[in-house]
Amino acid sequence: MQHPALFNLSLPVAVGSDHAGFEYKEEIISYLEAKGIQVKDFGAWSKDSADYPDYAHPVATAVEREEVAFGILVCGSANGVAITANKHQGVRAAICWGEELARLARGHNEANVICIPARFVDTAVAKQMVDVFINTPFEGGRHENRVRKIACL
Ligand SMILES: O=C(CO)[C@H](O)[C@H](O)[C@H](O)COP(=O)(O)O
Repeated sequence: MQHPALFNLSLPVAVGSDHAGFEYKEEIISYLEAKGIQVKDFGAWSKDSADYPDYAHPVATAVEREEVAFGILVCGSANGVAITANKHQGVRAAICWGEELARLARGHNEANVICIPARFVDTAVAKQMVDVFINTPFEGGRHENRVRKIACL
């Protein structure tokens, strides 16, 4: 099984949140666009109370269909968006709350969606984690078979 080392950033990055993650999502979008990275925003569109599956499913579908480079999901704890996204075939959504976790999610788990808990990390950490997620290649090797087995139901 051949894996590309890094994400194909000629594709857009899919981004979604619920109300709890809305402000973080907006900040992450500005951050990525300032770097020249194209973003596809799947909502939410305001801080009004919203249901995270309504945004996590479309982001995960775009990842599943390989229409986007990878996904970024933000909610209060990150649990809801991660649980939802991981229902999708081929999606490996990882909850990250620090740079090292973002590095491990890519290097060991070949995660293709990063789930950020807005109520537990500040925006600076969120943006650093996104940078690490983008710039860390999957290590392959001993992790190759483990990642392959995830899909073997
Ligand atoms: O993961 C979540 C739910 O499992 C998220 O943290 C939601 O953002 C959170 O539940 C929203 O809570 P609220 O009290 O409705 O703002």
